[in-house]
Amino acid sequence: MNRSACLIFNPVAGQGNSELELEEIRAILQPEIDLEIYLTTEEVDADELAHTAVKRGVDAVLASGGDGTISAVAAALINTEIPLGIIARGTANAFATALGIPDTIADACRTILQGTTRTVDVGSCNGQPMVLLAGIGFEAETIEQADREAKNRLGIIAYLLAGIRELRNLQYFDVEIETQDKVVKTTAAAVTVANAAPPTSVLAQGPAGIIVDDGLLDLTIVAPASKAGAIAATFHLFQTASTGNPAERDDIGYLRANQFKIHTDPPQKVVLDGEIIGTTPIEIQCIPSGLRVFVPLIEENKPTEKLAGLPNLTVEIKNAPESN
Ligand SMILES: Nc1ncnc2c1ncn2[C@@H]1O[C@H](COP(=O)(O)OP(=O)(O)OP(=O)(O)O)[C@@H](O)[C@H]1O
Repeated sequence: MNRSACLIFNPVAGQGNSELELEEIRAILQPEIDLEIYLTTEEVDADELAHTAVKRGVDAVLASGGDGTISAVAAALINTEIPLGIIARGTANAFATALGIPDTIADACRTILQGTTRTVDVGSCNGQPMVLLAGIGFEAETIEQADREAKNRLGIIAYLLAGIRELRNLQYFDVEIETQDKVVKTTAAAVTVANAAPPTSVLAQGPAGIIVDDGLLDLTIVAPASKAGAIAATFHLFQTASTGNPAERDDIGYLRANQFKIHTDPPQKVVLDGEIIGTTPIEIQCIPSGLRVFVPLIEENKPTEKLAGLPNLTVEIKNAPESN
């Protein structure tokens, strides 16, 4: 008997032709999976469809859309043991990138067909599910400024442009961060708490690598003294993400804990998994191993050597073992 799954598909996500994209998904999955397909509408969102699927009892739920759709479906699956399949078709595809899930439709479908799953942490922010991260300050303002129309026209550049616009009027705030064993007070322009974050979520990149199944959350504080400092700090965080070395600048701090209580003065907007949810204060807890996700079978092996292409290259193998 075939496996069965419920596919929740947002027909207006991303910049592609959604009819063709749905056709492609069907062509790959339907021969092997009994697929029930539900399209999100303006009235019936991914959250409602996913909760209905969980109540009905399904073997797996597949989410196809932008991060909004995928986070909403993931949230409904927390602590259910029902695995989540991700077919990312959005602008940023932060969730797929953070978990190393391919972002082409064909490879994402193959990942689901292979059937390997991994358990990852999730979070809870003021009682709402958090899959990726919560941003206070700069990040929230940037999301608010990257509107739908601009995202359609420009894709991920819309976020970068909004970020650059935001840098012009950098706002500072006093922040108090409480963990189980300490209280940290400082002045900041951005505070980000991440459960998982792709390298493009620059403001989350204080520590070198955010581990999605360690039972802990990573908090990054960015406190540049000037606009030039903000650009330098952002660039440094970008490097942190790409080199795997933790941030070293004085205007960047980071700490790891299983829960945070954060107060700011004045209150700041909070963005949770890409949506503005209100203002500070916030309380965030990690929910260890709260979500099961289909992931690629083999971790990508990074090559340890690359010589091909060098000019006048010769390679001599020394001390070859003698054959008897
Ligand atoms: N059929 C529909 N018509 C109009 N809006 C819809 C429909 N289905 C879902 N939506 C809206 O789409 C939004 C979620 O979009 P999603 O995050 O999946 O894609 P996206 O915005 O293209 O992705 P990204 O955030 O990466 O840009 C929700 O606000 C939801 O209300």
